[in-house]
Amino acid sequence: MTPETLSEAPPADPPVGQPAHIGEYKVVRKLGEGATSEVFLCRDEFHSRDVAVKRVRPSALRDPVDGRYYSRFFAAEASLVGRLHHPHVVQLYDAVEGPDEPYLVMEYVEGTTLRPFCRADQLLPLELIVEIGFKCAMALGYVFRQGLIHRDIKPANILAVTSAGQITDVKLTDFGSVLHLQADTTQVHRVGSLAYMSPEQIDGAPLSAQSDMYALAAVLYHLITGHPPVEAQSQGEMIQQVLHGPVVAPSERRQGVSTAVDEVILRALNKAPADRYDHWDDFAHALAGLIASREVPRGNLQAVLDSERFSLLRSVDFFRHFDDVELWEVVHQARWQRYGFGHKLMSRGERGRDFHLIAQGAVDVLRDGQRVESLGAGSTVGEMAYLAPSKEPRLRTADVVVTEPVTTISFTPESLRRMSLACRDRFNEAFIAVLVRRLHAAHEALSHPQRIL
Ligand SMILES: Nc1ncnc2c1ncn2[C@@H]1O[C@H](COP(=O)(O)OP(=O)(O)OP(=O)(O)O)[C@@H](O)[C@H]1O
Repeated sequence: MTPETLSEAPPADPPVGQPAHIGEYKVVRKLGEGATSEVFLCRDEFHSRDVAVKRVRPSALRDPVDGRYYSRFFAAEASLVGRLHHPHVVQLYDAVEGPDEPYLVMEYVEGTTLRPFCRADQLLPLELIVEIGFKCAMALGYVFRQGLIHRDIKPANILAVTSAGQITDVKLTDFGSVLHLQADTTQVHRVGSLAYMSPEQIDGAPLSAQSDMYALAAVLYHLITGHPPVEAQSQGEMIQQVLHGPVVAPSERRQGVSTAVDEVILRALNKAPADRYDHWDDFAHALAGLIASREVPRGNLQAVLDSERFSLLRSVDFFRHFDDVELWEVVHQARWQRYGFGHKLMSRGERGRDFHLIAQGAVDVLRDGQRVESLGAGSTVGEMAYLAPSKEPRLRTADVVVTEPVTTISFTPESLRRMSLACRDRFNEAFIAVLVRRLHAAHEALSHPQRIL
């Protein structure tokens, strides 16, 4: 991370060569540059948000040899504007094709790329790398389901969101080399970076989900060990290495890496696509499994990792109909808490507006000291605050006491309102299912009173 990318104060006058505006966007400062383009932090006054604007250098477009490729890269990315909505994919807001300086407007990610963390002296903790792998695998699974292959997964194309110097999230970017599986009849060869490129991509053979999978595994390998999986002195030798060379197990290059980690990474790095994971979900779950089974040390990251939260929610019936993107929204919006045996989650007569979902463990619902219900994983408590909202916090009508250590996720009516409409629809559907079950149980209890004894 360069100090420049994290500096808050905008300069008084734009530095020489830095534009004051790009289109309608006011330039705050330059964020970085690639081979063909410059990226600026800009202000989108209309939407009151910061954006990153990537402007292709006119000289690149005029390049007599590669200029038409650069135009194609821009067009490829522009074709995705508004198409990809995933928390771990940088969102493309707009593409403006001016006569000489086309630019892309995208979500601004405060942080850095993963490139600095490939250096042997700046390696990240293992659990964070596996967590990054999990998020990227889920995101690339989403991209693949949209009929796309990224084709240029490399550390420089994964942005790390940082907060107080710590990586808190990751987002895939730079879809300039994207392949549309349904539409592209010809493939532009030689796109991608050799160190991370799959053998079939180097060979010009047909690509599949397994090609990006190889590239992601190569990135993870680099992050774990400080070396790409294959290295060579010349481009020709590099190609031979990618196609036929052996890969040293990560555990031989970094202390503390278990053979279980080796297995997952090396499987995704197999030369033949058929020997890698069959589906993105399989790769993602193998990575999450390393954390769940404590195959990677927890180090300093004591908090529950997002991948664990995601996997936990996936196992809860309440979220059965939520797709991955909606589930990530829940991971990020909910307040996660753990309580031990005997903790009073709610007290009768107390005022409260939030509702809880039991993700793990069990609670008893008590009225006048009498247990009226035992609730386990997937149950909701206090949801009337959301279903029948009022300005005043509601009075709780029962006590809720923990009987088996619980993980709860809770929401306020406001946090639910901040979610996308699609996500709120899913909540409403899930609540209807809960209410129907409760009505049915109440009906049964009324018709057969002895059953509740
Ligand atoms: N959405 C964004 N938010 C914040 N910073 C960004 C964003 N996109 C790019 N950057 C910064 O701008 C730099 C240049 O990005 P760009 O995608 O042009 O470069 P690259 O991938 O390194 O190069 P190339 O275009 O040669 O592949 C990045 O390294 C990153 O620091």
